[in-house]
Amino acid sequence: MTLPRIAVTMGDPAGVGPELCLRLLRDAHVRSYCHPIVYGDSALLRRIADHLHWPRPDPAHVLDLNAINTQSVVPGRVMAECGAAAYRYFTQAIDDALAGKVAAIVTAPLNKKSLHAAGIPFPGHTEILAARTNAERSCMMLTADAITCSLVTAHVGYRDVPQLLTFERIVDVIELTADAMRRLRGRPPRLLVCGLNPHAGERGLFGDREEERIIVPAVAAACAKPIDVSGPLPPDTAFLPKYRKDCDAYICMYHDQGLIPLKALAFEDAVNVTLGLPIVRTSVDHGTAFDIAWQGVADVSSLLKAVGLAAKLSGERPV
Ligand SMILES: NC(=O)C1=CN([C@@H]2O[C@H](COP(=O)(O)OP(=O)(O)OC[C@H]3O[C@@H](n4cnc5c(N)ncnc54)[C@H](O)[C@@H]3O)[C@@H](O)[C@H]2O)C=CC1
Ligand SMILES: NCC(=O)COP(=O)(O)O
Repeated sequence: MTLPRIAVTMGDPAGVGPELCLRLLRDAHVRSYCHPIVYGDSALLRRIADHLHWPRPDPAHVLDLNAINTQSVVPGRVMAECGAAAYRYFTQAIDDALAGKVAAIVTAPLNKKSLHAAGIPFPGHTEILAARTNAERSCMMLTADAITCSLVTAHVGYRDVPQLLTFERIVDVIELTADAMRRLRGRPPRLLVCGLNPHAGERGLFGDREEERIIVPAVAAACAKPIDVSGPLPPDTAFLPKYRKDCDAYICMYHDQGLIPLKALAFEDAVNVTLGLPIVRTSVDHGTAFDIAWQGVADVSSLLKAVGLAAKLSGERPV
């Protein structure tokens, strides 16, 4: 039987991505259902394997893009060369996925400061994907058994959030999330939408009536589709256990509104999925963890979950 090929991008060479890829390649369960291929630098993987006294990776599972001078990499350091290399691994993987050469992409973390230092005009993977695949609409969703959150806005400063909240964008994120969760759960999902302001604005007492003007009409439009969605809920109580137990996914207005509860509840297990693309892309939920890079102590759970979900979403593994 031919196993599906899954591109696993190595992420920032100075972060925990390379050692997590080394761990992943040694995982017998992963290799039982897919053929992972690390898009990265062979010499760097060998350098870290030797440093940690781990086995070197099987060349059959590495696509050597030779994007960086391995000896120049300092673990835990922001380096433009590392940002450029991480971008190179990722764009090659996107192009290969669009060409049907791999069934899905899974990304190890890149460092946004290094990416920026390299002059790449995107904050992160999600925005690169949307541009390179010409996706009309897409969004970031992080999912775990305990909690799932989709983000209406993501890598922007707080002061920009209110202007970015539109009726259309909120309806899009609700629809993309409902489609994804229907697929994952095998039934129509229940979604909850968070308000933007404290106490969901308390009828205009806080904020600029974003709830009444934008969020309430968007929820009503999504209900009419019909999607089982309600809100906006006051964000401070939306994540109480009594709401979580009946909620398949939350629609959150900004990055930390969703990612604080998600990481508090499920840091080891959560997977980042980009919805709305013509290709499947999943990722770890964590960053480059420069404080522990190349020490061999980084937890590989999120990467293993990300590969499992990518295989599932690409139809190569039963849901
Ligand atoms: N998918 C991606 O490419 C992501 C990239 N990032 C980027 O990563 C960089 C660093 O971000 P931070 O905010 O410092 O978050 P971080 O997730 O890298 O680190 C936060 C804390 O979690 C710990 N940690 C992270 N991953 C771990 C793992 N696998 N095992 C054990 N402990 C782990 C770190 O040691 C640190 O104490 C930033 O440039 C950020 O933008 C952040 C999130 C996702
Ligand atoms: N906090 C999530 C995150 O930063 C992931 O971003 P991306 O690189 O997957 O777009």
